[in-house]
Amino acid sequence: MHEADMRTDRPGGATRPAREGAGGAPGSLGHVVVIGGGIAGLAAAHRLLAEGVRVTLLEAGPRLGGKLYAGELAGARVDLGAESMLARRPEAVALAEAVGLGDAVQPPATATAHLWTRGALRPMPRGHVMGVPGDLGPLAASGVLSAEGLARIEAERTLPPVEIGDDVAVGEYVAARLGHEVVDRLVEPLLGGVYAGNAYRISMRAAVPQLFEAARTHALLGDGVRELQRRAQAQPQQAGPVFAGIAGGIGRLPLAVAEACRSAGARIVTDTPVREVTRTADGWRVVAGAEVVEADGVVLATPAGPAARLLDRLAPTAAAELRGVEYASMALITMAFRRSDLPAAVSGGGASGFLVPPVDGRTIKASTFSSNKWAWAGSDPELFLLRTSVGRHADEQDLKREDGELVEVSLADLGEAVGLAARPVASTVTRWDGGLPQYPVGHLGRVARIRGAVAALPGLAVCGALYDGVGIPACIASAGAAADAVIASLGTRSGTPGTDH
Ligand SMILES: Cc1c2[nH]c(c1CCC(=O)O)Cc1[nH]c(c(CCC(=O)O)c1C)Cc1[nH]c(c(CCC(=O)O)c1C)Cc1[nH]c(c(C)c1CCC(=O)O)C2
Repeated sequence: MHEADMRTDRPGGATRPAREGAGGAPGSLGHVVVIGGGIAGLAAAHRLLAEGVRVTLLEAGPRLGGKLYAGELAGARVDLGAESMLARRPEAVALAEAVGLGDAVQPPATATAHLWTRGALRPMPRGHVMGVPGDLGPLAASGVLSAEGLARIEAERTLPPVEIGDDVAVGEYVAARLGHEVVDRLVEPLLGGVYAGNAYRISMRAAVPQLFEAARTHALLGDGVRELQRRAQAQPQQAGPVFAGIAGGIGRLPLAVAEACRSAGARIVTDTPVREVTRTADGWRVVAGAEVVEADGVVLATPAGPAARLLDRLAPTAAAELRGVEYASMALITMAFRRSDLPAAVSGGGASGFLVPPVDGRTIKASTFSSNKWAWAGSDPELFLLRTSVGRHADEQDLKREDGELVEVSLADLGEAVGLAARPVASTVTRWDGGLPQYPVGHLGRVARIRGAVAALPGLAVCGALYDGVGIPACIASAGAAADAVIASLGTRSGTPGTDH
């Protein structure tokens, strides 16, 4: 173990001993540097500490939390980044509970999403898998598709089956089977509401694996979707809502995880970009400005760009693959209104928000009515918070606009969509440049090659949104796996204390 690292006390407090974990005495397994202070890096640190590993976390920027960012507008708390997390997977809710936010976890007050398309706000039809319909009844009733679009879906029966191959773009395959309209008006906006990406590029296998499987095993895609729906219905009702929020903002989660990590003895520093990671005779050296930290392991929890730079010499194959990962940029325009100024279509409480098919040529791609969607954001009887989003992968022209202009185009679109005519009492624009990694066709192969190259470096592991899913639970799961891989390598090193349990 290295004692030569530059451990310093937490600001304003005495060093507390690391929590006694499954690994035995605090730090007995060794010392690991986590690079990146987004939710993945923080979750990795949390897991390492629980196992008795000593942790230093280095974040390049001034703020912890990455895409999870709690802010304030007109005196109200509001999320300026991710504002929801999947609750059907256990990882995010479990982490929130572990760091003392269990009581703050709450389901959406309304989850009734809409589509603004073909000149009207229409409720999202039920009975689809990521926009691919099994049942045409609700889709027809929603008015989202034209009569021709509906007829084209039914015409799949007349098409010969096609081989799906190793992977295919969701939009390409669905359009070939069911026509372009269902892709452009349903699949595209829904995928945009997850990846801010383009349906004609996104990998079906990586982004909608259940649909890929259904398509692979059925001559007709429609039959595959209906089979998926039958199976879902036959399963015992999964308890609880699909999504969850946190009172005060999802942005509280990374800050609470950081606090828990500090309490367990972690050293967490911001404004400290890592320049270099090198192997030493018996471990790792991490160089960040004046900081030189010796460690027994490293978890790399950064986006692809910084990860590629740090892996250039260590794992050139991984670095080259990482350089190929593309990101979508977007801006979130968050606005506070006087509730009484708003039309019932907004303040009536019935809608969580809406998505906008890019094919309709509007500027905004989505709007979330935060004060409807979350009880915690809707408790003020006078104030109403909502946001719009602008920009998606390879469609970033509108992001060149100034903040004030983004507010104006948002208001113009909201005026047409829901008859909103009020001016906001406050607004803020949050730019997420390179915010969301894209999962194009071949993504799974790329990730496998990165992981393969990294696996040749015991003690080093990677995690984050670019690998196994862009959602919060997926990031936490990848962090857990990275932490476990590093812990396993610490346990197998000869002469390492802590291998005897
Ligand atoms: C990363 C992510 C997002 N959204 C989601 C994830 C992954 C979560 C996970 O797997 O853990 C989850 C999501 N969001 C949406 C779906 C589809 C749901 C369905 O099948 O009906 C799913 C599965 C629609 C949506 N997604 C969104 C809406 C509009 C707001 C609303 O009505 O709630 C809908 C219907 C909003 C959204 N959500 C997201 C973006 C980029 C946007 C647009 C901009 C913004 O407002 O932030 C990101």
